[in-house]
Amino acid sequence: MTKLIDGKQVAENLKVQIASSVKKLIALGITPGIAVILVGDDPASQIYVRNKQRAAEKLGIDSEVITFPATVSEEKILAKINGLNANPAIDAILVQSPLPDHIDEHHIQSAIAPEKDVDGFHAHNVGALFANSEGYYPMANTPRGIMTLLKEYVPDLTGKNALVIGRSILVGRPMMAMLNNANATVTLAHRHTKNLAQLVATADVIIVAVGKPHFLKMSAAKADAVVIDVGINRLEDGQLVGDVLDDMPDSEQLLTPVPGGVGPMTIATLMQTTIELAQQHSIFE
Ligand SMILES: Nc1nc2c(c(=O)[nH]1)N[C@@H](CN(C=O)c1ccc(C(=O)N[C@@H](CCC(=O)O)C(=O)O)cc1)CN2
Repeated sequence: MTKLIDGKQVAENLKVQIASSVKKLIALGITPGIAVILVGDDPASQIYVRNKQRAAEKLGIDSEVITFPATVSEEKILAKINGLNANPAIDAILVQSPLPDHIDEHHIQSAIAPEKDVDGFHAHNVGALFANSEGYYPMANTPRGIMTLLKEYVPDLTGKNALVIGRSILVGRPMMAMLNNANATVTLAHRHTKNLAQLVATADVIIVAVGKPHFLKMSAAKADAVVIDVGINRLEDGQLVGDVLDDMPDSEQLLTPVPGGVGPMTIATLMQTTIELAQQHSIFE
């Protein structure tokens, strides 16, 4: 098998550091708190939210899950967010994506106070990321978790050719900015990209976030490529597969597995961002 990048282990190491930071905060009388809003009954979202709550509990972070039926009005969600914005016990607010079609996701994300925007989706925080601003601001947790993973395996990204496939707000766009801020030469590919095979063949690092099972074959990438698979696709037989097919046994390439790669890093990084927001609030209280 291609060498696997152990996201589970890196996430566990990160959680040990987070637990120690939480202890220090609690000793100062500060208990970090996260509120997660879940709308509707999407089974995958329910699992992810439960996993977030469990991770928070284990680390000593207070968590509150607010559930709404799929038919809820935008106004009701906005009213809840306003309440959480004003609640000093809550450091971090997250609205689980995707939302039902009648809810404007951008409208909802924009209502979260930028200093409690644990997903880093608010335009204020997106702008800071794209400007590579100094000072603290929260960033999207999946790409940030990928940056933490990459640090373990590619400590210096300077001048590396990085290819990001998929331009979602959740992954592709912030990933492009983070890699750019780390001095990689970044290409953002999407459904209209014409020369994808050529871009894949020359990339040192490839991030695949398209949501299509086995979209990319490892044999299409360089012999020493590092490939990050963000896809989580459940096949009809129940099998969970990523966006990447590992058809290169014995190669020197590196690949994140699915499950056990990017997913655990997303949750651990969410906890990391939560305690950073609590630290920020304690400084500026
Ligand atoms: N508001 C947000 N919504 C969503 C985000 C997000 O970052 N913010 N990301 C995804 C879902 N997600 C977290 O919310 C997430 C997805 C997957 C995993 C994970 O640990 N996956 C496991 C496999 C789990 C399984 O069996 O299904 C793995 O890859 O090992 C964690 C978090 C969309 N929504």
